[in-house]
Amino acid sequence: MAKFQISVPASSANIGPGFDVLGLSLDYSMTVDVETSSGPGDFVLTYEGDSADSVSTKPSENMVTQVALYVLRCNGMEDFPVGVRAHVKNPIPLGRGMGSSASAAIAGVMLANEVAKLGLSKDEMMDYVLMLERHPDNVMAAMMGGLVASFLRELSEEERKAFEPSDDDLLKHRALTIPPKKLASYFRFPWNPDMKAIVVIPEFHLATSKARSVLPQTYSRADAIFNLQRLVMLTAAIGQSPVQADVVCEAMQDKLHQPYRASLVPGLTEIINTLKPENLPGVCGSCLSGAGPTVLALATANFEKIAETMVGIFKKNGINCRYLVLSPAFGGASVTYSS
Ligand SMILES: Nc1ncnc2c1ncn2[C@@H]1O[C@H](COP(=O)(O)OP(=O)(O)OP(=O)(O)O)[C@@H](O)[C@H]1O
Ligand SMILES: N[C@@H](CCO)C(=O)O
Repeated sequence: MAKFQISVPASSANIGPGFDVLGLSLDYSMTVDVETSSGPGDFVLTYEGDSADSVSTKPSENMVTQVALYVLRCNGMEDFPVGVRAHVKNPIPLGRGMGSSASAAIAGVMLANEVAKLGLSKDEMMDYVLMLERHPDNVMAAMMGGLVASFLRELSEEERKAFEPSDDDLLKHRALTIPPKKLASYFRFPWNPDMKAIVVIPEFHLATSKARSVLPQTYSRADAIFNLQRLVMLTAAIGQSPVQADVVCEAMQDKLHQPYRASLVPGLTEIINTLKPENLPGVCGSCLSGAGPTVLALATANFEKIAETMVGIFKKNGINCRYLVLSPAFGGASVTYSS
């Protein structure tokens, strides 16, 4: 018998120009308290937190347990090898751009790793996670912690086939697909210790699939260069102390996803245009958080005033929100044993 807690932070992807590249883990975590029996038994799942009325607690339907079952299957097990009681506490809002699905996928892989004693490292667990979240930005930040950039390596023809099944194939239809190895590389950037993330969370949902469906297939050279220039500047400027707020603010501009998603998030453009250091001291820029609708601002002071300004702009657009002032979760995802 063992007792342990899995903790996985929320995350904000993109941070402006880093579309599908950059992610920031946030100290706002989902936890799974697990108790295993010494022999085979049932899996009992309970859930509290965001969307508790719609999240299934049937192990065959819940994303955390579906992911765990997928990992077990890849390692020769059709079911959990021991009895499990697991309680999920999840404050991360679902479908709002704070990486809820990334956290759930990581929690599922960690659950399988611990219960079946697979002994996988974080890097090895990421291969399974990436089969479910194909863009590495949220998942890499949530797993490793901090401000993280990552990319997937080029795949061989054979590996590409292994990467083809959708998450529905893997989770609902239980396709046995072992992930290619060492799929992603990552790098963590320095972070100015005074810098905090203000996340303003609208009360409506926006599925990532919908927010991706409005994006174009191709981009102009000018727009690609615009983002490349800002992305490199942003990753260097964000860790400086004292911070050059005007440089970070300009470096958070984007032409690859935000202009196309603005119509799905009324108020986004006005927030980005208003949150400039010359208008609001302390602010270092703002962006859509992940696929939205949450909007994130970076700031080193005046957090409440900046948050209220963002909430006010959303309100003018008929959208109610709440806000949080968060620091990065530098440690990323973790497992702690209590006995
Ligand atoms: N803790 C959880 N338990 C079960 N299912 C979850 C959990 N968290 C997320 N999900 C599933 O993930 C879906 C949300 O994923 P989606 O990618 O649309 O949004 P997000 O991950 O919150 O946002 P983003 O990727 O933009 O940061 C939910 O509708 C639900 O199916
Ligand atoms: N990079 C992703 C993050 C959301 O999962 C997007 O913006 O679509």
